[in-house]
Amino acid sequence: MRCIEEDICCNRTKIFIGRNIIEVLREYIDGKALILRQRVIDPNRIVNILRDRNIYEVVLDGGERDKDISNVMNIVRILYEKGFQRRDHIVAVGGGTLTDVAGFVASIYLRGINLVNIPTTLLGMVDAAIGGKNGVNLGDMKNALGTFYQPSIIVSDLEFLDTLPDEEMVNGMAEVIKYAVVMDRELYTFLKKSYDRFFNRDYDVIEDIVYRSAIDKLSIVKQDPYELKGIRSVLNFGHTIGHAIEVSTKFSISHGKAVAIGMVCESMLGIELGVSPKDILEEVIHMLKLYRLPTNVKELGIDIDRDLALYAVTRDKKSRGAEILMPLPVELGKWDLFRVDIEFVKSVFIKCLG
Ligand SMILES: NC(=O)c1ccc[n+]([C@@H]2O[C@H](COP(=O)([O-])OP(=O)(O)OC[C@H]3O[C@@H](n4cnc5c(N)ncnc54)[C@H](O)[C@@H]3O)[C@@H](O)[C@H]2O)c1
Ligand SMILES: O=C(O)C(=O)C[C@@H](O)[C@H](O)[C@H](O)COP(=O)(O)O
Ligand SMILES: [Zn+2]
Repeated sequence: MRCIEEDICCNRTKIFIGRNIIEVLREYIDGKALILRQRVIDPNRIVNILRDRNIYEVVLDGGERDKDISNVMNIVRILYEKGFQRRDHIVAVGGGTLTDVAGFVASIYLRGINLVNIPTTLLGMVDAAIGGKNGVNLGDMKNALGTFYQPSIIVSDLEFLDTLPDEEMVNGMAEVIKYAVVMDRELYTFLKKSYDRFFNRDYDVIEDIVYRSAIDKLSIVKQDPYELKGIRSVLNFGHTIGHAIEVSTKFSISHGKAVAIGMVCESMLGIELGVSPKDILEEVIHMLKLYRLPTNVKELGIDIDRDLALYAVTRDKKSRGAEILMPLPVELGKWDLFRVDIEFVKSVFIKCLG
């Protein structure tokens, strides 16, 4: 088992990564625990470990539709009815949609109750469960409501991935490729030679991917936990256009696939702006293809509401007046933040939509 410890603001976060490591939970949870899990997850693995604690359970369906304020309010009410105090725990067991809801609840209930994340998707392990950003959607605006609130413990038990379909494994790889392209050239090289072993579910490779991603994400979050310094923005590479694709397809395209295409379009944008090298587009497309991710909208085989997509770009959280802050690769594994005219972003997006 690998363990990473990091101080983020005033909190210590511990991440455990390995196979069949869920037992570590026992040491960190006392008092009451609300287990918030996705329906596909067998509750017994967690319940057995916490059986002598005072536990309650809430189940969400899984998927983007769960990221709704009504779920947040239902869970808050249950916490209140059951008399949860600040020292008690929310134990979030599921993918990124669930940890986003759980993080938001944990941050607002009594202005902060202990949060333990147990990601069960690859995307959760490499990105969503780490770093304390959470959010739910508001109509057409992705992650419109949310806070920054750090989990104290994250247990990435790779055994959960045994039941995760390849398609969801691939979704997680979009965020891993994001780290590789904008901040970690070594990871890019590693991914280039590891795709066969990844698809054969070689857990040494998968553990390395989870570990390297966690290190990359923490290295950014600890410098800029509240996304105020223009550093954390790097984690948004591919997301301005990615979120626009999610919204304009009514969330029928997964976050991973939308971000994959977002990275292609935003790489094109960097090249057109003259800040990204010409070969970056090839590198991004090559890697996405190796990991069976889409590289253009046509591959999705679904209609995009273009007006809504373009409108979503203007509502991005990184918009500043008529400009938008965009992290773009300046060489493979390196990035910088640019202020880009929103009309220019839209024009490249239209071209990229084809
Ligand atoms: N807060 C952050 O920093 C951050 C980072 C990246 C993504 N996100 C968010 O994460 C969400 C995407 O997360 P996701 O891709 O994990 O989606 P998800 O949580 O919807 O999970 C995808 C599907 O896998 C199922 N599933 C979960 N674990 C499983 C398992 N072990 N075996 C079989 N099936 C399983 C779920 O029920 C669901 O149907 C998006 O809403 C995105 O905005 C947040
Ligand atoms: O942790 C972050 O910071 C990220 O931006 C990670 C992203 O992968 C994630 O999708 C995040 O939820 C994006 O949210 P946004 O509301 O900042 O766009
Ligand atoms: Zn993301």
